[in-house]
Amino acid sequence: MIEIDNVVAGYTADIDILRGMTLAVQPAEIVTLLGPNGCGKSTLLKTIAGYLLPRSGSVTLQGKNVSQIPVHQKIRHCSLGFVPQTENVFSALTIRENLQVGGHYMAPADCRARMDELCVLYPILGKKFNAPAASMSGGERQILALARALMPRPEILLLDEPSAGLSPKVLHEVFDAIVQVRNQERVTVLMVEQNAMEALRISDRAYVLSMGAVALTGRADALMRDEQVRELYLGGRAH
Ligand SMILES: Nc1ncnc2c1ncn2[C@@H]1O[C@H](COP(=O)(O)OP(=O)(O)OP(=O)(O)O)[C@@H](O)[C@H]1O
Repeated sequence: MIEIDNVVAGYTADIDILRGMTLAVQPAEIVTLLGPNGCGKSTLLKTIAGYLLPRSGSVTLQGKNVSQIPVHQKIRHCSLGFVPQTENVFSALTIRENLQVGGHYMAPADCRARMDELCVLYPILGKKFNAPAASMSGGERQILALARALMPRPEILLLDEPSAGLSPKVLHEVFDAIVQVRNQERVTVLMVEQNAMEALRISDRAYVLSMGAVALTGRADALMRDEQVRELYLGGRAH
């Protein structure tokens, strides 16, 4: 579970990007963050992950206040996986080696067993196991990035625009991969997405952010049906 309570954070001392952010994600939910460019979606993920530490307020993961724990410790000790928007696979390394990077802290036998599990969950990884990641398509790379973050069996997964740069067909494959791991491993997922309608289709709930705070929230199906929400935040009418 993720609980964000009244978080204020920013990159420089004089400017707050998050201005009293409060939200929660229940176990095994998929929740999407929406909102205009620059409203603080990625900054919120970075603050939860610990790249940025809040000036005030609290970040609680699985019931533990981890507000001041930096990213390298969070990934290792707080059951957290993070897939950043860019540079999320090592092109020159093979699929196996990318997964091993994700399993860096695991015992070798456990790391091997987890790679086998993920190759069953996502067969494309097994098919290309010893090929360089550079040989993968955009969608396949995104699935590899997801799998790498899943190596240590995190209970919480943060995804920054998993569909960025993907065609609509491939986008569905990546979203299916996210739903699959939530269903099979009960992972709690918080993601930022520009493809709002598509993201809402696989989400339980969403938060719309504006200027570093929550502007509105609701169940994904209700937000998709709401005429005003569609006009203001989701790029117009449903199709
Ligand atoms: N590393 C950084 N240093 C300083 N300011 C930053 C940094 N990263 C982001 N910002 C600023 O923080 C604000 C929020 O950026 P953020 O990336 O969180 O927005 P976003 O809602 O994810 O936007 P987008 O939809 O465009 O990705 C912006 O004004 C941005 O310029």
